[in-house]
Amino acid sequence: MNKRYTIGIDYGTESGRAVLIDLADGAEVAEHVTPYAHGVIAKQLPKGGVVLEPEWALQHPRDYIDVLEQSVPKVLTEAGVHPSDVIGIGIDFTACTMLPIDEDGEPLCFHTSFANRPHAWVKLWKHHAAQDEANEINRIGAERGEAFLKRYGGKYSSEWMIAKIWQIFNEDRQLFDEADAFLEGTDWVTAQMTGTIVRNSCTAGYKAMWHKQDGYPEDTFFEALHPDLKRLTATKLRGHIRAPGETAGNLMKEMADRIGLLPGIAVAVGNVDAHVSVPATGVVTPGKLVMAMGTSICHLVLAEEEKEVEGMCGVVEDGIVPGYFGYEAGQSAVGDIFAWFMEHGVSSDLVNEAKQKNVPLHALLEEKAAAYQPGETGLLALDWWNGNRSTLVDTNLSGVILGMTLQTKSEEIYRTLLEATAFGTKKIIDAFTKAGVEVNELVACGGLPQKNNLLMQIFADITNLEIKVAASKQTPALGAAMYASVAAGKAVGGYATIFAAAEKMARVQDRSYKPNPERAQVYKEMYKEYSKLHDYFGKGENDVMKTLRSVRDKTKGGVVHA
Ligand SMILES: Nc1ncnc2c1ncn2[C@@H]1O[C@H](COP(=O)(O)OP(=O)(O)O)[C@@H](O)[C@H]1O
Ligand SMILES: O=C(CO)[C@@H](O)[C@@H](O)COP(=O)(O)O
Repeated sequence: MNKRYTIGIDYGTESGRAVLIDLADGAEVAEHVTPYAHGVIAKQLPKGGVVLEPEWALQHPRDYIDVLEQSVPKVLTEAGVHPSDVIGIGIDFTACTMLPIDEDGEPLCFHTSFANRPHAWVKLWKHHAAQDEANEINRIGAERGEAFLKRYGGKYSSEWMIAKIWQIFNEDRQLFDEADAFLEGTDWVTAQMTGTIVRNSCTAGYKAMWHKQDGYPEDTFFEALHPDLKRLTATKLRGHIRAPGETAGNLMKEMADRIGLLPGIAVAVGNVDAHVSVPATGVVTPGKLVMAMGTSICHLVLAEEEKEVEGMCGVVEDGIVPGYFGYEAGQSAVGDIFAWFMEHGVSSDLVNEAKQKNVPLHALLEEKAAAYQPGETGLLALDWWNGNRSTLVDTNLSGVILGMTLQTKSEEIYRTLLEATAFGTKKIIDAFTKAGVEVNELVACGGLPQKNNLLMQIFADITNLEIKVAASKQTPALGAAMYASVAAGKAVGGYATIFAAAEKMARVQDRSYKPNPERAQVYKEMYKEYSKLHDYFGKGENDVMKTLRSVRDKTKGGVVHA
C-alpha cells in the first residue's frame, strides 16, 4: 500500500493551521498557516461601522473557509502528495466559539439585513459579555438543584454556549427568533465540508450542558430562564450528536474541488483544540495533566470516575478519549497577558535595546528576567487580565501587580507575570488533587513551550512537577489528523482506535523541565501569599474589582449614566 496521510486543521484565535500527517509515524510532512483576515473583531463590526461594547470578541466565518481554501492546497503541493493518498480530514477549534445560522446553514452575519447586528456574528470563546446571564444561570441552576452545575465545578461560565445564546435572546430578540440554530464553529466548518450538520459530543458536553446519559437539562430549566426558552434544546440546539473519532460524513464534491482533495474521503466529527491535543501528546491514561499553552491555557486530565472539582470547566464521559471521564479547567489569559505587557508596559529603553540587538522583545525580557531568583523582584501578581476561568469562574475579576517601587524594572514585571500564570495553574492542580483526581505529571503543548524556556522552568518550579513537552509543534492539528485517521478507519489505511493512533503517531520530546528543590521551596512560600491575595479579591472579601468595573461602565464615553 502507498503511504497514507490525513490532514488536520487547528482553528486558533488568530489563524488556522493545517498539517499533512504521515499515518505511519505521525510525521508532519507539510504545514501551512492562514491568518484570519479579520482577526479578532473586538472594536467595530466589519460592516456598517457599528462599535462594539467592552468584553465583546467576534470572528468572521469567511476567515474559516479561507483556511480550507488556502492551507489545504498549500500542504498538498508543498509535500508533493497525491490527493488519492489522503484518506481523511479533521478539524479542531477554539470553544465555545458559536454562531447563529439560517435553515440553509448560512451564518446570519452573511445576510445583508443582519450584517450590522453584532449578535449575528461568531462569538469567540473569549467573548465575555454574557456574565450577567451566566450569573443568573448559576443562581437558577443552584435553586433548582440542577445536576449540570456539579459537572461544571459549581459554576457555568459566561464563555459557554447557553450564556451566549441567552445574551442574544436578551439583547436582540428578533435575531434570536430568526436563527434556525446555534452551532459551534467546529461543527459549522465541518458541515461546510460534508453538507450535513452533526454536533460533536465534546463541545455539547463541555460547553452546552449535554450529558451522555441524561441529554440536555429538562425544558423546565430553560423555561425558568425565560418561558420562551423552554424548547431551546429541541429547536435551536437540535441535531445528531456524535463522539470524537466518528465520521461526520464524507467530503462533498463541491468542497473537494475547491480545496484539492478527492470527494468522498472521511471527514471527522469536529473537536476542540485543547481536548484533541491530549492523545496527540501520547496521553491516553489518567494522572497526566495536559496543558495546552497559548493565548490561554486549557488543562485536561483523564480519570476513571466522575468527581466534583471546584471551579473546573467541565467533566464529560468520553469527552477526550473513549472509556474515561475527561476533565477540563483553564486560565482565560496567559500568552495574552504577556502580549498586553509587550504592547503597553515595557520601558522604551528595552524596546530600543531589542531593536539595536535585533532580537525579539520577548527574548530580551526572558534573558533579563532569567537572571532573577524567585522572590528577588519583590513583586506578586494575580493573573486575571481576562477574568478567572478556573477555579473562581468569574470574568468580572481583573489583574493585580503588588509590590512595585520606583526601582521596579520591566523585566521584573515580566517575570512576575510569568510567575502569576504558573500560580494560577497550581491553584487548578490543587483543586483536582483535593477532589481526588490524580495529577502526578505535566505534559505541555501549544505555542508557549516552544517560545519561552523560562516560563516552562517557572511552571516546573512552582508546581513542583516535571513537565514533558509534546514533540509536535502543531499538537492540536496533529490530534485532529489522528482523529481523521480513526474516522477513515483501518480498512483504508487509518487506525481502528485513537489509542492505536496515539501509540504510532504521538510522542514527547526527550528534554523535560524538572523542578529545582531550592526554587520550589521559595515558591511554596510565595504561593501562600498568592493564595491569600486570590481569596481576598476573588472570593468576595473585597469586591473592588467589580466596583471599578461598574464605575467604568457607568462613565463610558465621559458621560455618567444613572
Ligand atoms: N517568547 C514568548 N514568551 C511568552 N509568550 C509569548 C512569546 N511569544 C509569543 N507569546 C504569546 O503566545 C501566544 C500565542 O500562542 P500560540 O500557542 O502560538 O497561539 P494560540 O493560543 O492562538 O493557539 C500569544 O498570546 C503571545 O503573546
Ligand atoms: O477554551 C478552550 C477550549 O475549551 C480554548 O479553545 C480556548 O481557551 C482558546 O485556546 P487558545 O488559547 O487559542 O489555544
